[in-house]
Amino acid sequence: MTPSREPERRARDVLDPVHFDALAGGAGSERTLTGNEDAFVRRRLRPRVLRGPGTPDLSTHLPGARLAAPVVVAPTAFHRLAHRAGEVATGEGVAAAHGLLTVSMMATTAVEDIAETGAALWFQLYVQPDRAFTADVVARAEAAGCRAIVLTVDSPVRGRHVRDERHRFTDLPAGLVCENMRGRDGRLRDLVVDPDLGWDAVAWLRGTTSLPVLVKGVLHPADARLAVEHGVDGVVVSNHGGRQLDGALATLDALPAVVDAVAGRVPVLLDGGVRSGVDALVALALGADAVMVGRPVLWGLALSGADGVRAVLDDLADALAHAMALAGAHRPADLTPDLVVVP
Ligand SMILES: Cc1cc2nc3c(=O)[nH]c(=O)nc-3n(C[C@H](O)[C@H](O)[C@H](O)COP(=O)(O)O)c2cc1C
Ligand SMILES: CC(C)CC(=O)C(=O)O
Repeated sequence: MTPSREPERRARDVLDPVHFDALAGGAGSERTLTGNEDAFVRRRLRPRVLRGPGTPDLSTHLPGARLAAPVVVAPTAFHRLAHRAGEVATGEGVAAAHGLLTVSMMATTAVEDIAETGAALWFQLYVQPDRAFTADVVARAEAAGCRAIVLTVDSPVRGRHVRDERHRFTDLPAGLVCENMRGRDGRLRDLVVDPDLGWDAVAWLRGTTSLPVLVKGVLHPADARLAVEHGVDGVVVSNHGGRQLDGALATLDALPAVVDAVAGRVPVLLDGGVRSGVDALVALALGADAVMVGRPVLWGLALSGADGVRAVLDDLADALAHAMALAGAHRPADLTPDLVVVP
């Protein structure tokens, strides 16, 4: 097991095996899940020398947020499966690390309560066929202080999570509910992933909120181009951590074509398989403006609550700064594709 798998192994030891699998698992044969990490392992760095890199400056500007490092917490559902304090602990850890947390629409804590932690927030949205309800959710997120909406576009249907099927895991344990799915009437809605969703959803969302809108789950450069044409404020290259289309390209392999298509018009983020500072450096060098991390944050949360989340984010930023210095880069903008090779 590589060192980067160690937090996952330790989280497995402390979690109910069914809940661990619900968080760790991917779709189908999990080839995309493992492919995301493998794509980083295949890359090698070709550092520059004698550039006087100085102390790295990782500061990064993203829609609605100025960050000390180009690392964002990806939206992941169900944090109370990982730790009893759930998303509140995550928010506290993110706030302590001066990071940015993307709250999942399927969080097990209300967005208003997560906002109380003082963490900078984005809000992830699945547009529901009930547009009035969806607009209410967006309004709640905006009122709670979220600084952007991250529209997930890779889920016209749900991925088949084989580990959940094996465990017959279909419902959250008693007492855990997705509080952001509660309407004004107090009634909880089930999530609908909408197979009819099209690009008009972006225009609709734009008409509902003044917040920046990013789309998450783009792999094809033609979709990246369409996203920019539809006025989005950012594109997240993602295959949902290998939980949707099994067999989808590793995000790192998809990144360069998306970066070319976007051509600097809006920020491009990448998630999937980022496990170390070197991984983050590779993604930035291949054109990402920031990376998102999903499971590593869940493992930090499972092991040590808010402190664990903070440690994951601080360690990643420190390791990225260290790797940048060794590669001869002062700022993320100094990281260019020529630094990365597949030997
Ligand atoms: C347990 C779990 C729950 C997730 N829930 C959501 C979600 O609610 N909305 C969403 O857009 N993506 C969700 N994702 C995908 C993540 O946002 C992200 O794309 C992925 O985890 C990144 O890969 P990584 O875990 O390898 O870092 C989830 C991923 C996991 C592992
Ligand atoms: C409830 C799910 C749709 C949340 C999700 O996106 C996931 O588990 O990957």
